[in-house]
Amino acid sequence: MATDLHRAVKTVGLTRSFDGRPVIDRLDLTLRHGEFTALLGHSGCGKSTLLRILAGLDREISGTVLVPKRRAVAFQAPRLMPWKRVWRNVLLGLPGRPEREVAERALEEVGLGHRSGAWPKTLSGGEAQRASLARALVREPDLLLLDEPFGALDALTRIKAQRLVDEVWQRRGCAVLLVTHDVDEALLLADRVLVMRDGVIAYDSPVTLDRPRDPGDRAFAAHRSRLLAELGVDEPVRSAA
Ligand SMILES: Nc1ncnc2c1ncn2[C@@H]1O[C@H](COP(=O)(O)OP(=O)(O)OP(=O)(O)O)[C@@H](O)[C@H]1O
Repeated sequence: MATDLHRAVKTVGLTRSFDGRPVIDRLDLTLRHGEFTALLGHSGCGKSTLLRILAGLDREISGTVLVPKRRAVAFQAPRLMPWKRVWRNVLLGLPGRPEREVAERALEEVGLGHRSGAWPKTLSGGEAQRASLARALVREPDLLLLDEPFGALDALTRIKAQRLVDEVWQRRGCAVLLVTHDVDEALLLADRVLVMRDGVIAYDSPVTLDRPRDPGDRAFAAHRSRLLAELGVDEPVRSAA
């Protein structure tokens, strides 16, 4: 971890091009320790590319990227190895020879302790996603990168998964960067929302709503309107009845 105690991530002039076209174009970004940040933006604007760079999965960049050593990523698809039991999936890639108990503690944290010995194909979509989160948490991350982790879940499972991420974040106090297309999800969970456009962070705003948050209240609606306007999306007309 770098010397600055107040930030978990810093990029300066970060650029990533594909076929000569910059998708990320001299992007400057600082994320503070323990901050929950949501990243939005139109499809193809470079959100996943940025996340992959911060995760260390893409190094074809120019500019500066400072990130904590302890970082972990979970994707929309849980990416579990079908030939390994759940607990072995959780430990995958960890250095040393960690005990099953280490995996089980992380699985318990996400409410999946009872499925530790199961095969991935026997898990529901929500369970597989929680296993994927356990695999991230077992790394004790200072920075947790989440790329649309709830995107493929049904509405009810999604609400439960959002609550779980909220609890984990509150308990662990790690910085979280969540990529999402869902404005309400961003405003439910995050301290800060970013919108990416033309390769840079075009909008950066704190979310000044008390927790727990209620999508039905007026302050939430005001935040939603601002963010939708920033994204260039018209709000649905709400009936007064
Ligand atoms: N490996 C690659 N080779 C070529 N082009 C790529 C590659 N990865 C991403 N791109 C391009 O970079 C741009 C940004 O992609 P990225 O996946 O980061 O967008 P995104 O904002 O995450 O999109 P979505 O919201 O649809 O997931 C897109 O135009 C995409 O086609």
